[in-house]
Amino acid sequence: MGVKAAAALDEELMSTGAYSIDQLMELAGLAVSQAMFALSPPQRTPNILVACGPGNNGGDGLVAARHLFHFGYKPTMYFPKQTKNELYQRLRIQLEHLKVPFTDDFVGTAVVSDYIIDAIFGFSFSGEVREPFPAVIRALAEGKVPVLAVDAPSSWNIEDGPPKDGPGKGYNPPALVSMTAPKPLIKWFKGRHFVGGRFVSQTIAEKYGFDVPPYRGSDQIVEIGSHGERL
Ligand SMILES: NC(=O)C1=CN([C@@H]2O[C@H](COP(=O)(O)OP(=O)(O)OC[C@H]3O[C@@H](n4cnc5c(N)ncnc54)[C@H](O)[C@@H]3O)[C@@H](O)[C@H]2O)[C@H](O)CC1
Ligand SMILES: [K+]
Repeated sequence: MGVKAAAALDEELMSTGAYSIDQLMELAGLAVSQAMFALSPPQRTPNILVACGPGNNGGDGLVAARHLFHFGYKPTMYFPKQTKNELYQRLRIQLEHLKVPFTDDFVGTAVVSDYIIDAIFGFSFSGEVREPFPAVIRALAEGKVPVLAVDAPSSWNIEDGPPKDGPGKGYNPPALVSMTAPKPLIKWFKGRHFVGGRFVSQTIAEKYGFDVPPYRGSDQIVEIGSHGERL
């Protein structure tokens, strides 16, 4: 599903589909937290650094962090571009009530973390990475800590994949959770791949040309192959 289709699908879910953005983001963030749990439980990797960008991808990260806390992880937030939007304020306050720390030092916190969640940019990323994110993307590309990327490895072009130069050069995270349906960039992805966003009807999926993922039981995620194939 390309950028235009992904944006149109979101619009449709929130207009004729009668969903609010809060609902979609809650389910998206829950899926991210379940993918993290499937990769590594809190007993093994308690310290999770959640990097959140200014848009809805970042919102998925804020929601995921709250669920991770309740699962027994110790999340730390990096959320340098906080919008005044009421939804983001509420998500931030919910984390503050749980005493989840916020840091300005991404690089320093990354080296003492067990896992990083990359919720910086999703399907609306375009162009060159702007401040303050180049150093963060560079640290993701060069760091040794495993990364779970939300919907896209941040700095990748949604259609054309990894950047050939700039801070994201060489960034290919070991895990990705695609939201609703994988984007074209998965052609270049090599790691473990989950799909989440369990709110799409058969009718909508058919309209946008993908299959509803084969979710099992109460799972909000299903693991698929790196390039979207069924395992
Ligand atoms: N249907 C679903 O599956 C849902 C997915 N969700 C998530 O929402 C994102 C898409 O969110 P959107 O707000 O459209 O955009 P992004 O978060 O990707 O980014 C926009 C944000 O980033 C800034 N920006 C863009 N390019 C750059 C750049 N080069 N440098 C710096 N900053 C940049 C831009 O200004 C905006 O502020 C999707 O991927 C899913 O993760 C929803 O949560 C629910 C439904
Ligand atoms: K991302």
